[in-house]
Amino acid sequence: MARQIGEVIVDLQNISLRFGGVKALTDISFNIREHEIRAIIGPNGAGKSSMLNVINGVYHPQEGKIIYRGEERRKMEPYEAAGQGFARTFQNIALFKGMSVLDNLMTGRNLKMKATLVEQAFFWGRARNEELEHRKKVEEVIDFLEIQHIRKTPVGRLPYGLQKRVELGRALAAEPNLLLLDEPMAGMNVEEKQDMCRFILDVNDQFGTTIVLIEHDMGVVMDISDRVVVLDYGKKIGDGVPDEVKNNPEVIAAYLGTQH
Ligand SMILES: Nc1ncnc2c1ncn2[C@@H]1O[C@H](COP(=O)(O)OP(=O)(O)OP(=O)(O)O)[C@@H](O)[C@H]1O
Repeated sequence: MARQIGEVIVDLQNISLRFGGVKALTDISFNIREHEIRAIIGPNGAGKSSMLNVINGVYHPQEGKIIYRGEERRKMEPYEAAGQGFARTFQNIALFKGMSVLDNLMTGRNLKMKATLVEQAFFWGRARNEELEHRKKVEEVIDFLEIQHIRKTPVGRLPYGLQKRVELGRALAAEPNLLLLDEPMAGMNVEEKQDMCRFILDVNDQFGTTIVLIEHDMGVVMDISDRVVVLDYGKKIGDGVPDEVKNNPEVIAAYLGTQH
């Protein structure tokens, strides 16, 4: 079935964020539609990671409104974002390097665990059933990402490209409806990038997950995104489908024409 882009789920209105005297974001408005792949691009220091952190509730903007599914969102903490079905990956991989792939993926299920600590410690009734259910879900993610062969390997021993895939896996284990990816392909070779692109497209296609991604590789961004928002020095300078953005003179001058 063809993927249908739905209604606006997150509407960012006139967002401004400052760190002391540094204006990280100035008066930025854009929206995210259900089931789309939405890219945020821009030169170094443009404010892209800050924007993800605003969406995720890590940073609280001084000005502006965030409308989530039609309602203004009050101040939200990151753990609440996870509870609402938001998951993210980081620019620098944030996994437990000494733990196996499987155990890292299980940490993605933490918020979904209902058994009490005592029940978990003694592996009693509810804890046991829960554990089996979480395992099943994690095994599905392992199959989906084709990482069966490394399920018992400590993450720190894996090549970089696979660690990035495991990080995506941990986010997927939480069954997110909004997935925020901070440079999912940074530092990868061409083959690893192709694999990652395929997984991102498959997640979007098969689970209908809405995806917001920051990515520096222009070829990748233009290929896989439905819409692209462009930031420069904390301001929005472009927003639209890839072809519109590619031909926007301000974007060409600020970003596409320069090396990053
Ligand atoms: N926690 C913070 N404290 C102070 N300044 C910050 C903080 N986070 C970001 N900034 C500043 O805000 C601006 C935007 O940074 P941000 O990391 O969002 O940009 P970016 O587009 O993600 O950059 P990059 O591509 O290099 O990761 C920069 O000037 C940065 O130094």
